[in-house]
Amino acid sequence: MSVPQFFDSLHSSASSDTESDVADRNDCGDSVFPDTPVSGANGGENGSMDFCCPASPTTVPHQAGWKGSQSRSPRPRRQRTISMNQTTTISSSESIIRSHNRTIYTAGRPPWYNYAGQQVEPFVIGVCGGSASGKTTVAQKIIESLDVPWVTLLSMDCFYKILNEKQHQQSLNNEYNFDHPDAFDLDLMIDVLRKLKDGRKVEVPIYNFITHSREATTKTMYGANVIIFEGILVFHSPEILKMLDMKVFVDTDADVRLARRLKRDISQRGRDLEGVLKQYSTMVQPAYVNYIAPTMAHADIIVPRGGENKVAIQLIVQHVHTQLQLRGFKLRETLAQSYIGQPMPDSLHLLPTTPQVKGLHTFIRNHATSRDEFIFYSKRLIRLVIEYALGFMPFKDVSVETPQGVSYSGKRLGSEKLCGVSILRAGETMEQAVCDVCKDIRIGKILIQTNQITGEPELYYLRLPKDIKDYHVILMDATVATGAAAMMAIRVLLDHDVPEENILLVSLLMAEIGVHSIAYAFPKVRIVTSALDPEINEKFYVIPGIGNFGDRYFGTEPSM
Ligand SMILES: Nc1ncnc2c1ncn2[C@@H]1O[C@H](COP(=O)(O)OP(=O)(O)O)[C@@H](O)[C@H]1O
Ligand SMILES: Nc1ccn([C@@H]2O[C@H](COP(=O)(O)O)[C@@H](O)[C@H]2O)c(=O)n1
Repeated sequence: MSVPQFFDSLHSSASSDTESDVADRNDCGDSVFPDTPVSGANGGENGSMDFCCPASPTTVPHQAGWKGSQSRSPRPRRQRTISMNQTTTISSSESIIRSHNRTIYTAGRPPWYNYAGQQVEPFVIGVCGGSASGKTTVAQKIIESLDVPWVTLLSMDCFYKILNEKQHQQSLNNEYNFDHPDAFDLDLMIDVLRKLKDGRKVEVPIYNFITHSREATTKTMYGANVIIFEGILVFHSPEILKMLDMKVFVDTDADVRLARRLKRDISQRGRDLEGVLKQYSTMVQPAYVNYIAPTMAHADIIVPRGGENKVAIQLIVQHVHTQLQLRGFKLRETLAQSYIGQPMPDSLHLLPTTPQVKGLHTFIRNHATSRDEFIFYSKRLIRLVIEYALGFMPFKDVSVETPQGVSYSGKRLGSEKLCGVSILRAGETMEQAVCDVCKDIRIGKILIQTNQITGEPELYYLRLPKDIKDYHVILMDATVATGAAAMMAIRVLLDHDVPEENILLVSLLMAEIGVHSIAYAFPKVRIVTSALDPEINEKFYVIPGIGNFGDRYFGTEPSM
C-alpha cells in the first residue's frame, strides 16, 4: 500500500463530526472542510464515533499496509507540484494534498514552534520591483532552491481594491492607475500578512486581471516556515516593511520590463498593444520612477536581471537557511540535552507501582516476550493507566439510592465533553481502552513521524473531532522519549484552541527528559504514565525501555 493509500484507508474509517486540517498549521480551530457524515462502526448508543476502536491489531485493515508504507525508513522528501483546487497554496516545494474534506501532507510539516512550545515566526521575504521585472520568477526560483517543506507565496496583486462603476470604466480604457499606492487595500494587506506571520489561517482574495476585479472565491493560506510576499509596492508601506525579514529588489532594465509586459499582458491579461503602451507610458513607468525605484533603498539585496541571476538567488537561499536554523531547527536534539537532573514537575502523575503493575512491565519489557503475550500484557497495562488517567478528569458529587433504599454519596464524570486523540501509530493501541471505559467517546488521530534526515518530528495527517476546543482531550501515545512528538501533538491541539489545562497526556512509559520537555513547554498539561525511565539513547529510544512499541505490538520490522 502506498502512503496516500494508507491515508485513504485511515480516512475511510472516520465518521461524523471530525475535522481534518492542514497538519494543522495553527488555523485557530476553524473548520476548514465540510463535514462528511459517516456512521461509526462502534459508535456507542448514537453511532457517532469518529473512528472504529480496533478490537485487536489484526482486525484493523490499514495496519497491514503500514509496514511497507511507513515513513520511518529513510526516503527522500518528495518534491513535486501537485495539482490542487483553488483553496490551495501551490509551490513546487509544498507537498500538500487537499481534497474537499481532508488534508494530507505527502511530506510532513516540521515543527512550527520552539523548545518552549512557542510559535516560531515564519521568515518573511519581500520581493519588490517594477512590473514584469521578474519578481514572481525570482520568488519561484527561491522556493525551488530552498528545499524547505513549507513555503507560502503571496502576491500584492491579491489586494487590489474593488472598483466602483466609474473606476471600472476607466480601467477598461486603460485610464485607471493600478500602479499608484492608493490602488491597493493596504489595511487588508497588513492584516493578512500579520496573520500569516502569526501562523494563522487567512482568506486571500483572488484577483482577475482580465476583469479588473476580485473573484467570488478566495484562496486559503496558512503561516509557513517561509513566506514570500511579492509586488510592485511591497516596500512602500512602513508597516509592511517592518514585517519583512529580508528585502529583495529585482532590478531589470525598463526596456526589458516593457517588452515582457507587452508579451504577457497581450497573451495572458486580455490586453491589446495600444492599450498596454498607453497604460505603460502614462501610469506604469511614472509610478516606477515616483514610487517603486525610490524604495530600492530599503533592499537588503538587489537582484539585477531577475530570475536568471543564479548567484543572487543562491545567496538569498543561504541566508534564509541560516535564519531558519537560528529560529529553532534541531528541536529534538535540544530537548534531548535539556533538563537533566531536574526534579519531576507537579503535572506528572505516576500510576502507583504495585507488584501487579511491575509484573506487567516485566512482561512487556522482556525482549523474549512473544507478540501475542506482548499485546495481552500491554492491553492490561493500558487499561490500568487509562482508568487511572480518568481520575484526573472533572468529576462532580452525586447521590444515588442503593437497593437497600439508602443514599450513597458518590462521584460522576462531569458533563464536560471528553475525547481521545491518539498519536499514530503506537498511540492507536490505547484507543480501545479509552472506548471501553468512556461510552460514546470521540477519537481523533494525529500522525507524526520522525524525519530520518533531520531527526525532527513531522506532522503528516490530522483528523480531529469538530469543535475540539470544547473538549477535555485524552492524548495517547504508548511511549514518550524526548517528548518531541507529544509536544507537536499538544501544539496542534492548542492551535485548535483546546485549553492547555484540558489536555491530559497518557502514556505507558516515559523518559524523564520527555516529561521535562512537555512540562516546561506546557505546564498546565497533565501527564499520566505507568513508568518513568531515566535515560534515552543516541537514537532517542527510552532506556531501559520497551523497544519499539509499535513494531512489537503490530508485528512489523524495525525501520532502518
Ligand atoms: N529571465 C527571463 N527571461 C525571459 N522572460 C522572463 C524572464 N523572467 C520573467 N520572464 C517573463 O516575464 C513575464 C513577467 O515575469 P514575472 O516573473 O511574472 O514578473 P513580475 O512578477 O515582476 O511581474 C512573465 O511572462 C515571465 O515568464
Ligand atoms: N486590473 C489590473 C491590475 C493591475 N494591473 C497592472 O499589473 C501590474 C502589477 O502586476 P505585476 O505582476 O506586473 O507586478 C501593475 O503594474 C498594474 O499596472 C493591470 O494592468 N490591471
